Amino acid sequence: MEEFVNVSVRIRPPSKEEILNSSLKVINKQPAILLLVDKSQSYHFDNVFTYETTQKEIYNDTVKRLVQKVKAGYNCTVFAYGQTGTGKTYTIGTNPDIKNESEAGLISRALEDFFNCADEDNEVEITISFIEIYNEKVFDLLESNKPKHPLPIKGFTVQGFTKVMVHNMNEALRYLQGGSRQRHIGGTKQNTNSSRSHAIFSIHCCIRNSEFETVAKLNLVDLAGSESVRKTGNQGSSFYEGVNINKGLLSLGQVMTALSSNSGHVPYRQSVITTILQDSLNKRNFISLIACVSSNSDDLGETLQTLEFSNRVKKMKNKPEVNDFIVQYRKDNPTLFTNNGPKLQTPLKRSNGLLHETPFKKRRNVLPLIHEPALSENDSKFDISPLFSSSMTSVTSDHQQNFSPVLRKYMNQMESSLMNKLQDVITSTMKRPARIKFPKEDKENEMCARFDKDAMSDDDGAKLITSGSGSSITTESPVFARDNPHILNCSRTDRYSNNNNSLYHESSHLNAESDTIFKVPAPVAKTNNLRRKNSVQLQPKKSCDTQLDNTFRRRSLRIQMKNGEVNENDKISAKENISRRRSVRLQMKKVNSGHDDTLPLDSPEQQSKESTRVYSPSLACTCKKASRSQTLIVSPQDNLLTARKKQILTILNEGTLRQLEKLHTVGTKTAEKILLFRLLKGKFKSISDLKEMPYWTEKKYDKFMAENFLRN
Ligand SMILES: Nc1ncnc2c1ncn2[C@@H]1O[C@H](COP(=O)(O)OP(=O)(O)OP(=O)(O)O)[C@@H](O)[C@H]1O
Repeated sequence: MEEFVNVSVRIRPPSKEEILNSSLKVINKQPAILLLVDKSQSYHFDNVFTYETTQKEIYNDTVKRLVQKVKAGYNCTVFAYGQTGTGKTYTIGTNPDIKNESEAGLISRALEDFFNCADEDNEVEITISFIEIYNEKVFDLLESNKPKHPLPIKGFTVQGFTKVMVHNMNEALRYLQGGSRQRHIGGTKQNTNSSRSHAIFSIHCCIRNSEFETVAKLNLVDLAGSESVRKTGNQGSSFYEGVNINKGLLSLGQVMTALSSNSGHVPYRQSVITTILQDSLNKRNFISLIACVSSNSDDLGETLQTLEFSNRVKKMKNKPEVNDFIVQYRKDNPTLFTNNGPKLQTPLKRSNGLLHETPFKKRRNVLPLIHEPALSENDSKFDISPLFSSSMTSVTSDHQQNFSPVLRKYMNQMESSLMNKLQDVITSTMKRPARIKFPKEDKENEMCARFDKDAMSDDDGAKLITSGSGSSITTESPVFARDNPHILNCSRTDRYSNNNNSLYHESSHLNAESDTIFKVPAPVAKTNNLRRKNSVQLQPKKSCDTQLDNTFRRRSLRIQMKNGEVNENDKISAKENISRRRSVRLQMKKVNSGHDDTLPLDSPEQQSKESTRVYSPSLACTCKKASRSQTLIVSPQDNLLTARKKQILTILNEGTLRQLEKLHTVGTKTAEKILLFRLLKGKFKSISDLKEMPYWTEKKYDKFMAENFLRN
């Protein structure tokens, strides 16, 4: 079985005394078992390297296979961890003074392998970066300017460090050596050339050929050595450095513990090293740890601590993910990716010299640059099923969290760009009077449409208007109710129906040419249960006085309960306030209902006035957020069903994830699928295009049509 986390131990070359009095004993090589003699404790690792093991062998057993993984698109990280002076720098290869080629560390050997994979078919671009974390600050080791300023960190990303494109080994080694010389180094009792910082050398590799393109990176991390102040004898600034080094290593240990114990919270932010390695210290990467130890019995405490740390890392169960799922998809579907089709952009600019950029930001840019494929008419059967195939199980999972991070990023960016577009549309719509038009003569429209307040937005406000040859309705939520497709319900206003059961009666048009006066038939008696919050007040059953009295009684009771006794002044002011509010509402009601105070209640004129309801636009606009409403346009030649279909099509083509979710039978998973489908295939030409979506059965489509009232 492939190991995603590889842990090796390297024992520093011992002195003569150490050989005689070694605290470590390798009792088996394969599988590697290391015995801590004094403690009679054994540890199992993937490899144990003794002082006889050469640099090349270590590279072959640890990093060589990671280079292959990087080429395949996986991010990989190698750490050298251990006590000071145990050979971490030597192993990783950030030592600027190597004497011969056999001493070359992991970095130069990996670079060589990357360069070697360039051939006629594969174009390789190698970019390197080299940073160090000294006293919890990040410094750019490829920046030659002095004095150096610490680099800012935004989120989990270091900003503005140098990335250099290198074209051959010599060039790369020059940068490696130059950067290594710039590291903070100090002498301690244990190591005359002790690294006082954690160094991260990153090799970003982009491989491109006619079929695919992969972009991934290999981080090689030379951690500063854990040290005890007692042994190093550090004082002053060295002591302060030691404290920061140990702080970083301690938080690294905590992160590893959290990852190996599957803890919900991983404390990345506790130190700079764990913050900026957040994208490498997780379960989506291949990780290789080389624990450097000393076999000196004086160092037993540190060795034990290093072995315990390594043991924790060994428990991590990683599940690496390829950097770009599109890479695989593109490979599987070469015909779909024509020159006009989706194309991954390399994150590396083809320019010479230094690039100042943020690698992670750059990587983010890789994804949105997948353009919609230019579809010809013949391409209408665009098959995206591979995206949902078993090899991409994360895409099919229920919850977005289960998606690969790349896909999540991709979807979020897609959604936010759609949101921006939608906002523009909404803003421009707000400037025009929006409406739905219902043909006057169309008897099919002997139904009431209901604008569900839940759909699209929870804004208030809807108005009924007549315009020209038809009636118009403006609402922000033009979605039919589930319960009765034959009832038109204006969001949070009332339903209307004339005596002929016709929604709009010609005689009800006060001014057929006007957009400013709106008139609809009076409500039928069965509307009591339809009254909602914010609706225009209709026919209170009780007399106004009785209601006032009741309200006043309740209010006085509250006052009584509050104060223990009723204050007469409170009573009066409460009564005044209530009656004032009440009179405003009654006035509004009278205006709306066409009630005329000057006429007797039972007079024919009064009744005829009340048989129609007149809304002034100003009144309609007082509805909260009315100006933000959207429009469903029903042109004279359309019937309501056609308008509804057009509207749903618009939502399918332009709606955000949230808006799609609000369609009946569309949950998060389906909404995401629709978004992806739309992005890859292009806009829906008709609602029936939904049937082309993977796993959309005829039955599901029928249910969608029925529940969204798209059937006759
Ligand atoms: N396997 C090895 N073979 C030969 N020399 C070694 C080996 N390991 C370490 N050394 C030598 O030991 C010395 C200390 O090693 P190195 O600087 O790599 O330790 P370190 O763990 O990085 O220490 P620190 O954490 O203090 O930086 C160096 O001179 C290095 O050349």
